[in-house]
Amino acid sequence: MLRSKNIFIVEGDINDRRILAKLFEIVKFTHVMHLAAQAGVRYAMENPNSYVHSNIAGLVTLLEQCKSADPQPAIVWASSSSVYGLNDKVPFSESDRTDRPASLYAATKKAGEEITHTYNHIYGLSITGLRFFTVYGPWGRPDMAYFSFTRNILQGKPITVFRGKNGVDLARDFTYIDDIVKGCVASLDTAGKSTGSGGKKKGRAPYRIYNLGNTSPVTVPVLVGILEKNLKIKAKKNVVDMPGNGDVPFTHANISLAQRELGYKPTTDLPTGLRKFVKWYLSYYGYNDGKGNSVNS
Ligand SMILES: NC(=O)c1ccc[n+]([C@@H]2O[C@H](COP(=O)([O-])OP(=O)(O)OC[C@H]3O[C@@H](n4cnc5c(N)ncnc54)[C@H](O)[C@@H]3O)[C@@H](O)[C@H]2O)c1
Ligand SMILES: O=C(O)[C@H]1O[C@H](OP(=O)(O)OP(=O)(O)OC[C@H]2O[C@@H](n3ccc(=O)[nH]c3=O)[C@H](O)[C@@H]2O)[C@H](O)[C@@H](O)[C@H]1O
Repeated sequence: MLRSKNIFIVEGDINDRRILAKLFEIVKFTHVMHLAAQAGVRYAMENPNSYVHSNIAGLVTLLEQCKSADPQPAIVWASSSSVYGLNDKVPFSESDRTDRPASLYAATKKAGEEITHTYNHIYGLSITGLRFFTVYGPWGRPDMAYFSFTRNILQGKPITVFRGKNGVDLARDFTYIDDIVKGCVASLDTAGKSTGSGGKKKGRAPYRIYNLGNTSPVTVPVLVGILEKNLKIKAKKNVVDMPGNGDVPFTHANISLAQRELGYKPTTDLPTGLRKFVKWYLSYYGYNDGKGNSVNS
């Protein structure tokens, strides 16, 4: 079905130079949208090397391939709101400090921003880094809070809600997937060309960084309340102090740069987006009938 739409899937590790070389030999890519990464803030404490493998070594392998391709593609890639780390100036703007990461995940994304800058500077690659803010929606990541909370609430299992310093609720600028996709497509459409390196260099290639957020942070307890309403089930909540696991107290995007240069304008608020997510979840996984049985709806 995908093939009839000219979509081809090749599975492999971005560290595999042979696969990348073969792909670039077959197709003259004009644009590369690079989303592959080891994601997740807290898992970095369990498996740090997987972050170095995918987010640093894998990124460099991909850039090496792109730099020597003819034509050189423009690259749009996923950085992360986590690069703002301990920044407490709100809302977070692209010009704010990003040199105080709170997790290894954030540090590898920040490293990615520096590494892509080098490839832009030396090899004239057109680079756009997108700082996504806590993306949610259908087909999302099962390890993320909104997703695992939904699963646990439906199964009658407790959920753990982290609480910040002095009992302050944690908050995130949750951003719906369709809005993120529009920001990605707009970034590809406006990427500008790579310009090559050395004697072949034809002027400076663009190097851009944009926040893609929702500009409207919501606390985690409010997120839980919206899920409870949609699922019509009261959650069993364990509220605990935020462990020192890489989490930051809040995120809040200033999106005026993306608005101006990409025409980015998020249109889905959290209640609407979570309603769509829960509808998808129930149709995909079915629901629990209260006797421990999963029923497909
Ligand atoms: N979901 C969010 O809230 C969020 C927020 C900020 C940034 N991001 C970034 O957006 C991108 C997509 O995130 P997602 O939430 O869809 O995560 P995801 O885990 O669903 O998708 C990442 C994909 O990359 C693949 N991958 C990992 N290492 C690889 C490697 N070495 N070679 C090939 N493939 C590899 C994984 O198998 C996975 O399919 C990631 O770069 C992530 O860091 C996500
Ligand atoms: O924007 C990003 O750059 C990042 O977004 C996402 O990270 P986070 O914002 O941490 O999302 P997520 O895990 O859903 O936790 C949401 C909230 O629930 C709290 N949380 C979490 C788990 C839990 O059991 N309890 C809890 O209270 C938790 O403390 C937090 O306050 C991506 O996963 C990550 O890949 C990265 O790219």
